[in-house]
Formats: sequence, structure tokens, C-alpha cells
Amino acid sequence: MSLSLSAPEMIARARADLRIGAPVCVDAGGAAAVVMAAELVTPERLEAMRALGDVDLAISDRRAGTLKARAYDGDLARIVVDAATTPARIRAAVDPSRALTDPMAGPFATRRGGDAAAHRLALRLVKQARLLPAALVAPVPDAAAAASAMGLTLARLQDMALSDDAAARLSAVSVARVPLEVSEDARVHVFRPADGAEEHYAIEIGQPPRGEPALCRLHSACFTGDLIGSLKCDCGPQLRAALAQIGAEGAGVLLYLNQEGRGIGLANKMRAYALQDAGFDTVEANHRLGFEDDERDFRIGAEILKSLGFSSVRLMTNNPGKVVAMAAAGVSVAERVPLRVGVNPHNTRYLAVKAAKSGHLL
Ligand SMILES: Nc1nc2c(ncn2[C@@H]2O[C@H](COP(=O)(O)OP(=O)(O)OP(=O)(O)O)[C@@H](O)[C@H]2O)c(=O)[nH]1
Ligand SMILES: [Zn+2]
Repeated sequence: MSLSLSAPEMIARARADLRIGAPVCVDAGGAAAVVMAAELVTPERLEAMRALGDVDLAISDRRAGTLKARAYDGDLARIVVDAATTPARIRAAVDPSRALTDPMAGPFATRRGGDAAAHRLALRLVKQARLLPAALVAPVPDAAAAASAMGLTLARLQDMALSDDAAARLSAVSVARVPLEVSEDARVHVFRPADGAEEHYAIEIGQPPRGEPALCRLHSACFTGDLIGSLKCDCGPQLRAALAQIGAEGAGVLLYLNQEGRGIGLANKMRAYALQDAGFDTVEANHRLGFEDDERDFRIGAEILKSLGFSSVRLMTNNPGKVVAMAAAGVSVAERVPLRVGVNPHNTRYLAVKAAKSGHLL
């Protein structure tokens, strides 16, 4: 028995460090570096990073496309942070929603050749920390030595792989009866993933027989739609309609997955909304921030269903991607049940873009 940290624990600690603006050391096979979240850069930290050597700003290929910076590494670009680059310029380069106060100034010189593995690992970490996908990266000869000398957390590529596996391993933490408006016979189960990320919930109504396809909704958290009645999306009405339908049938399960903003987190979703106010659609806004259209991991929903004993569902969704993802993760979808509610003048364009670009069924 050892009290030393496991691979997922080390990665969870690295994520937490990055979220508070602290640097961490990364070891990506041959490439070692000290990294920090670009959006949280301060003058002092930038100066300290510079003392280690040449500092790069790692951004995703999506963000590079917006900045017209060449992404020689394919999935990412390494922007040279020269002596004249200020923290304000770095923040403006990575956060388009600041463009009005801090206009971003190009051109951006990017590196070609050399190893981008440390940069790639840094981007995965900041994304998992629900920060903008942009990191400052300063090379060091030996990540483990640097981590122990500076008292920093060490994140290794092989640990990240183990942490990714742990993300889809969930344990049932607690369950209790919660009478709902739609059915008094309801229970809320809380599940905790083994990678230390957010918990997810299953609302089980009635006694859905395990041998038959259960009426099921996989709902991704939407603070704005679910809680404060935002008209920009259809989430709130979908949540309530799904619960009402399950209540009316008398049995089924709604998974409430804490994957706010299609997995980018609320702060980034509000950045995307600011871009939407400037005329970009929901997909373009995600790309301009440096994200993919959809960053959710639907394995989590499938694992929760399996652990509750369900192997087959009647899935309430308009998103064919969810159907494919369930089947790939071992939960068969006996039927897709359309869930068309909550259309209003503010969200018709959003729904049309999801249909045109993300394949949603109208
Ligand atoms: N990034 C981003 N996320 C958004 C936006 N509008 C809504 N969301 C998020 O999108 C998710 C909506 O998820 P769902 O309702 O589960 O899914 P869906 O993929 O539209 O599919 P169905 O509703 O099942 O048809 C929630 O996490 C919302 O927070 C947006 O403009 N940008
Ligand atoms: Zn929503």
C-alpha cells in the first residue's frame, strides 16, 4: 500500500493547479516543460517562465486559424512569445471575447520543427481544467527534476492516458428518494468519476424493468437554459419535457451530465455567447475560442446506464451523435424518441445551425 499519488490523482492535481493560475511541469515522453494557463498569465509569472528559456504560446489549430497563425504541428500551433510580448497581448491572443478592450495584434510567428508533445499535453490539461485551450510553455531539461526543485505538480503523458480511462469509471456515491412534480416515485443517484472530475446525476423514475429498453434522456447541464429560463437554447424545455414524458409513462431515467456548454464549461460558454453577439454562430464561436464543436465525452452516460443495469434504451434526443456514441459504448438504442420543444424566436437560428452543421434532426 502506498500513500503516493496515483496517475489520475496527479492529473487531477495538475488540472486544479492550472485553474488557480499556478504552473505545472509536463513530461510528454522526450519533451519536458513548465506550463501554465495562458488566460491566467501575470507579469511576474511570465518573467519567471522567460528565465527558464524560450517561451511559446500553445494554441489549438482552431484558434490558430482565427489568428491567421500557421499551425505547423497540425492540431496545434506554437506562437513565439518574444521579449516584447506582454501579458495583455497574450490574453488578447487567446480570448476573443476581450477583443474590444484589448485588440489582438498580429502577425503571429509560429515555430516549425522540434517537438510539440509538451505543448499538446499542456493543451489537454488546460481544456480539462475548463479554461481556454491556450498554454504558455517553457522547456526544461527534466520535468521530474524541475517539479521537485520548484515544488510543482508533475503531469506525465502516460498518467494522462490512465486518467482518460478513469474518466469513464464511475462509482455510485449515494441515492435517495426525491418526490418530483412529474412523479412522486423518483430517486436521485449521484455518480463520481475516478478521474476526480465533476459528478453526474441519474434521476430514476418508477421501476424501469432492466430487461427492456428504458425511456431515457441524456441531458447536458445548461445553467442558462435549465435554471434561469434562457431563450437562447432549448435546454430548459427539453429537460422539463423529458421528465414529464418519463413521469407520464411511469418509468425511465434522466441522466443529468455536468458537461456545461457541450463540455467547455460555463465561463467559456459565455465567451462563446459574446462571440455570438458579434455575429458568429454556435459552431463558429466554439472554433474561434479554439474548441471543437462538441467536447463532450458520452462514454460517461453509457457507463452510468450500465452501472444502473440498463443495456438498452429508448433515447430521447434529436442528436444522432448521441445515438452513435451510446451504441459505441455498449448501450443499444432500441428507438430514438424525438424531443422537439422550446422553439422560440431567439433560438431558431441556433437550432437551424445545429441541424445544418452538427446533423441534428429537426
Ligand atoms: N458551447 C456552447 N454550448 C452550448 C450552446 N448552447 C447550448 N450549449 C450547451 O449545449 C448542451 C446542450 O445539450 P443537449 O441538450 O444535451 O444536447 P444536444 O446535443 O443539443 O442534443 P439533444 O438535445 O439530445 O437533441 C448544454 O451543455 C448547453 O450548455 C452554445 O451556443 N455554445
Ligand atoms: Zn442550453
